[in-house]
Parts: sequence; structure tokens; C-alpha cells
Amino acid sequence: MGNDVVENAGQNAGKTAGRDEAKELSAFAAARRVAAQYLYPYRWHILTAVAANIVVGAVGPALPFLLQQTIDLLFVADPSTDLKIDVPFADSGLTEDMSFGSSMDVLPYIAGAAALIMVVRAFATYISNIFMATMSQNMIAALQRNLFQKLVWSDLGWVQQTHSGRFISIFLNDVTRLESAMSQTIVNMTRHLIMLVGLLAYMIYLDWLLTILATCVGPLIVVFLRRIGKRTRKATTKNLNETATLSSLISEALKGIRVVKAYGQESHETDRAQATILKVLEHRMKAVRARAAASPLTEAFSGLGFAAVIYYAGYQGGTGAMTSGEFMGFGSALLLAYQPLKAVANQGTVMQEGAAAASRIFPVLDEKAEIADMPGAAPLKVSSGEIRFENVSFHYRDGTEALHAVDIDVPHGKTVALVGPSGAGKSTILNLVPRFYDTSSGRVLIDGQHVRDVTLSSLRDASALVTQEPFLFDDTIRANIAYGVPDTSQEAIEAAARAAAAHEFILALKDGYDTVVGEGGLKLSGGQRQRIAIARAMLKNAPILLLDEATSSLDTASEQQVQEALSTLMKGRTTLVIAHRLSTIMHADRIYVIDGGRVLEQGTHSELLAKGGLYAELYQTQFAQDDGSETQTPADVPLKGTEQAAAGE
Ligand SMILES: Nc1ncnc2c1ncn2[C@@H]1O[C@H](COP(=O)(O)OP(=O)(O)OP(=O)(O)O)[C@@H](O)[C@H]1O
Repeated sequence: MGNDVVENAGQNAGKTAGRDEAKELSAFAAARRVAAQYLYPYRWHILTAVAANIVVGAVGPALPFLLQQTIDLLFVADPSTDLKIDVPFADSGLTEDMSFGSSMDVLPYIAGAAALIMVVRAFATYISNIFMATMSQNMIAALQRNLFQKLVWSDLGWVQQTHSGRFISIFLNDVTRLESAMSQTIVNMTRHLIMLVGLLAYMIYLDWLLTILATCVGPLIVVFLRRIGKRTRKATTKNLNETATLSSLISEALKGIRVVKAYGQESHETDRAQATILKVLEHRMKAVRARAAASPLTEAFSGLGFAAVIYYAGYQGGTGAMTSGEFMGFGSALLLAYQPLKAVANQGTVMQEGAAAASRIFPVLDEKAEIADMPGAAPLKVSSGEIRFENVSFHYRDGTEALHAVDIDVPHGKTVALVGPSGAGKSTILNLVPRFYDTSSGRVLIDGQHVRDVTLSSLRDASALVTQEPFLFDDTIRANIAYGVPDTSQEAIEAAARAAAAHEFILALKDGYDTVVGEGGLKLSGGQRQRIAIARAMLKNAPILLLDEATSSLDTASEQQVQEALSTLMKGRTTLVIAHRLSTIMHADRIYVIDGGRVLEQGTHSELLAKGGLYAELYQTQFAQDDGSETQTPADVPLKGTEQAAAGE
């Protein structure tokens, strides 16, 4: 029941992963869920650590007890003092039977016991720390693994709602914060709590009234610390949010470093980062101040208790109701109790901090992918690879209607080009084929099978995607070409590279196929990156090709090589291409002109020209613009300026 509440809370918050609006989880709900999902597998580690903590906590009161015995038995040797010692132990007969000489005999045992206690305590602390660390580090790893898995399996639409920097921040900061809260909770609720209870029990044994006097300020401390806990949670939430913003800023500035430099925006970006850094600092300091107030507060209140103890115990001592050993034992127990008292009293703050982090982590973990295999989905059976859009409409999560009643046919082995102004909906059409998004209405069919009814893996196996700005991983060229096709032979990789007109330039590189391409492939030229991406698609050898042609023009030689590589890739495949080059458009078997999310015109190049519609207008505008170009033939000119043409309609 309780779990359901937590699950739902997480799901509702899922839409705004990592943002301020993320629904707040109660500290107990968060702790319960973490315990059930992430701590339970390490229950034996935790139980061992708890047992060790119990030992550490339990031996705590033994030290003041030994101190008391030492003073009473050894230091208080003169007869007048002996009379006083006898009062509290009158019934036990312990001190009455002991002469000074026999007390000296006890001394080695007391010293030995003290040494043994310290050794046992140190060993138990070590065991506890090791097992706790194993548990907590594994918890971090499990959380990060689950978060990563969630991200890569989640719907593209959902992932795109949140800046990647925020996700990275959740991965690194929030997870560590949550782990630290859970570890502290376990130590506080075992080691420190048991030590506190033990010391209190010992103090009560010595003098219950004195114990009440010493601890009567406890409730006040709890009330103050609760207040501090709420403030710390607020500051922690804001701190984590601002840290995520900072992480986004850094990632963006680095990705766009060339734009930053080209536009001389270094100072502007530094100011932006500085503003966020200051906000992080401000919230961190708020949390630090709130946390820092906890110690002096506990100390100040404990001071009141201590003053009461000195007054009352002094009085008791004066009347002979308390021995010096008891006073020392009580006093040292009280001092020893300070640290665990602070830890236990601070537990609320620790849990609030953990809950603040959990409130940002769980929505990501709870996000449910809508684009998944339907129950009973069968693998796609590709016979010819024909693609058909039937009355397809689509709107994005934010409500933007990108497509309206679109009908498109891509017959087997043919090339269909999508042409239209920027923002017309061409990329959206392409994205619906491998089900990056699901249609809002209408159907996308491959060889007569609705893409929603087949398994995602078989659907994505059936197509190869070459994007405008090909993405390369920071890995070797070999690994980049073989991406998604594991266990491929070097021969197959080289054959794909040859077909993509990439083999020669790869061999010319110092490390050949073992060249590491750098982040996003930045060590290669634009044309080289495109040819590696084409080789990747070539190796995949899928019957359907989804191609988003690059808009940026390359130099003539590279352009020609890329075009040749693309022609080889397209041969015999059913190709849906977002065309930006006239050569591609003119060689396409059919052209669909898209505008405002609708199919405006369709036909071959000559049919559409004859029609005198938007296509003819785009074509004319393009040629009017590029007329007189000496280096490019009209057919190779990128079809730029389509936006202006549409706007001027
Ligand atoms: N992730 C998204 N969320 C919300 N709206 C989007 C998203 N992606 C695209 N759009 C909107 O959908 C419409 C169609 O975009 P799309 O990217 O399909 O156009 P396009 O024809 O491919 O443009 P271009 O040629 O410039 O790449 C545009 O109005 C765009 O603003």
C-alpha cells in the first residue's frame, strides 16, 4: 500500500525529471523504497555491519565504568574517603571487602579490560566500515546501472525533454547524496543509537535523577534539529537543482565551444556559469549553515545539562551521596554521549537530504517507456521492405502538431525523397519508421505490418539510419563502423569502408582502423565522418535505408565521394531520404513535397516542375540564387533557401 503511493508519486513526477517541480517524497517513503530495492540484496552485509555496530555501541559504556572503578578502588585510598565510597555500594559489599592492597591486584585486570575493549571496538568499527562501504558502493553502482538502463530504453520524446547535463548531475551528485544519507542512517540507528542507550542506561544506574537533569534539554534539541532538517532539505533540493543547471551549462559550453569562440562569447558564458556557481554556493552555504548550527545548538543545550549535572553532583558529593569515581564515571559517560546524541538527533536532517536526492532520482527510474513491444508482438517479416504511411498524424509531447493526415508510399527498392521548407515535418516522418515516436493517429506499415505490432528489435534491425550530422563514438574507426554489428570480421569492415569510399583515407591515418576518432568524431573531417557513418550503414546491410542528407556542403572532391558512397548504399534498398541536394532529388523515383506537416505535392522531378507549385518555386528560387556558380553543377547544389521560398509564399 505504502509502496503504491511511492510508485505513483514517482510516476507523476516523472514528466519533469530532475526539475524543481519533481514531487517531494517523504523521507520515510524514500528510505523504505531504497531499503527494499537497493539494500535488501546486501542484507547480509548490512546485518554484519549492524552486528559490528552493536558491538561498538555496546562497549561504549564500558570505558566510563572502568574509569569509575579505577578511581573508586585505587585513587580514593584514605579512610575518610572510603566511607563515602561505601554509600552507593553498601549492599554489594564490593568496596567493603576490598583493601587497598587487593585493589592494586585488580589494576592489571582493569587496564587489560580497557585495552581489550579498545581493540574489540577498533576491530568492530573496521568490520562495520568495510561491510557498509561494500553495501553503499554497490548501491551506487546499482542505482547508476538502473538509471543508465532507464535512459537508454526510455522514449526519445521523454529523454529530449531534459537537458543531458541534468541527467549527468542526477547520475553523479544525487546518487552519491542518497548513498551517503543511507549509510549515515544505518550507522546512526545502530552504532550511535546503541551507544547512546548504553551510556544512558549506565548513567541511570549511577543516578537516575541526575540522568533526568542531564537529558531534560533533549526534547528541545530534537525540536530545533527538526527545524534545521526542513531548512537543510530545501537548501539541498535547490543545491542539487542548481548543480544540475551548472552541469548543463558546462556540457553546453564545451559542446558549443567553437560557436562560443567564434562569437566572442567567452565572457558571457563565464558570467552565465558564474551566476549559477554563485547560486550553487548560496544554497550549499545555506545547507552548511543549517547543518553547522546543529553542533553548537546541541553543544549549548548539552552545556545546560552539564551545568545542572555539576551543580547537583557536586551537591551529592558534598553530602557523601556520590563517590568521586561515580562522578567521574557519570561525567565521562555524559561527555561520551554527546557525539552519538548529536548523530541520532541529526538523523532527521540526514533523511531529509536523502529524500531530496531520492525525489529527483526516482522519477527517472519510474519513467515508463510507452514505445515498447506490444503484448504478443511478432518479429517483423521483411519481404520487400515497402514502407507505407496511412493517414498519419503526429504531435509532440508539448502539443506541437508536426504531421497531419500524411500518406506516403515507398515501394520496394525505390528511393523516395522528402522535400520541403525547414520545420515542415520531414525529420518527423523519418523518425516514425523505426518507431522513435508513435503516431498520434494513422498507421506506418512495413510490408503490410503495422510497426506497432512487431518487436522493436526486429523493426530496428530492418533499417539503417544515416543522420545529417553523423554521430561517432569516441572509439576506434573499426568499432564505429562495426557499431551494432558485433563479431564482424576485419574483411567485412574493410569491405563496408571500401563501398563507402572510406578505406583509402582510413589507411592513410597513422593508426588506420585503430584510430580513435575523439569526442563526436572531432578528429575527422565532416566528409570523413559522413563516410564512416555510411560504412556503418553498409555493414548493417538492412533492407530499408533512412537517410537525412547533410545540409552542409563539403568541398567538391569530398562531396563527390560522399555522393558516390550514398549511391552505392542506396542501391537495391528501399530508401526514404530527406533530400537537400538536387542530384538526390532528381534521381529519386518519387518526391513528396512536405509543408506545414502535410503532403502538398507528389510526383517525379519533371511532373512537379510542370505543376508549377511549391516544388517548382523551391527549384526556381534555388537556381536563381546559385546561378553562375562555377564550381558546382546545378544538380549537386544543396537545395538551400527553401525556408525563404516557403516564407515568401
Ligand atoms: N522534439 C520536439 N518537440 C517539439 N516539437 C518538435 C520537436 N522536434 C520537432 N518539432 C517541431 O515539429 C515540426 C516539424 O519538425 P521537423 O524536425 O520534422 O522538421 P523538418 O522538416 O525536418 O525541418 P528541417 O529541414 O529544418 O530539419 C517543427 O515545427 C518543429 O518545431
